[in-house]
Amino acid sequence: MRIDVVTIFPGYLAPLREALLGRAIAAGLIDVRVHNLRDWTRDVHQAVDDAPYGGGPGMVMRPQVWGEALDDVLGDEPARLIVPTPAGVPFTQATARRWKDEPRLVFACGRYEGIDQRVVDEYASRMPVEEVSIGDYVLVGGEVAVLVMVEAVARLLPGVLGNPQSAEQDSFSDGLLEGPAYTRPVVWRGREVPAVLRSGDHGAIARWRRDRALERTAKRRPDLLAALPEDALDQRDREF
Ligand SMILES: O=C(OCc1ccccc1)c1cn[nH]c1
Repeated sequence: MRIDVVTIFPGYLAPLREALLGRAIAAGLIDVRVHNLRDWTRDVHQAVDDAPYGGGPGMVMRPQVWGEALDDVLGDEPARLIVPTPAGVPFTQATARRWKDEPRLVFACGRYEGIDQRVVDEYASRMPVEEVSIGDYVLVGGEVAVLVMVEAVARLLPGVLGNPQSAEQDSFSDGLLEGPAYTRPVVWRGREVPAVLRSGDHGAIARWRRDRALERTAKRRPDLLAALPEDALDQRDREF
């Protein structure tokens, strides 16, 4: 997979070069290129924003600069353009699973009040464009959202994670939150690991884990429980 990121703060994407992701990039599993939007400005002040039509607070990112940058970065290689914004469609594990087979993702990082809408409209006429939110809060720019999304997608790519099993069994893969996890020592500050986990009874362990996942999901994310398909919960599950 090739990933391009266009931003006025390229340094914000440095963490992509670290650790697991850094190794995947070094191994050529992912080709990540970060571009500075200001390289496509023509004025001495390298202006990328201007006052909003219709008034109101803040500034809007100018369409011309984005158009020149995206035309250049996109070239002729087809891609999916992703624009992080609080006003976007929620990014979920399902989104990450959908994107993991894409040959190329291009991320446009907005700042200020966002990017002139005509940029999205223009590129949506010739390629898939998604305005996506990573959560209901407002960041200063899209860069952190890109770090989140790139990590969520990259970890699903073959070879990126040491243990592919964990990608499949992580939270949300069965629609429930992950339950509690434990490791050595068996007693820590007087707190003991639940005995069932050390029983060797794999049926009981699986049942206990599902019960904890149901309990946690019912308590923290009743919306996920409600969204489960009809046949996902058996009679016993419904006790939570
Ligand atoms: O703040 C975000 O993106 C940066 C951004 C983009 C456009 C205008 C303002 C801020 C964001 C929050 N959830 N998902 C994305």
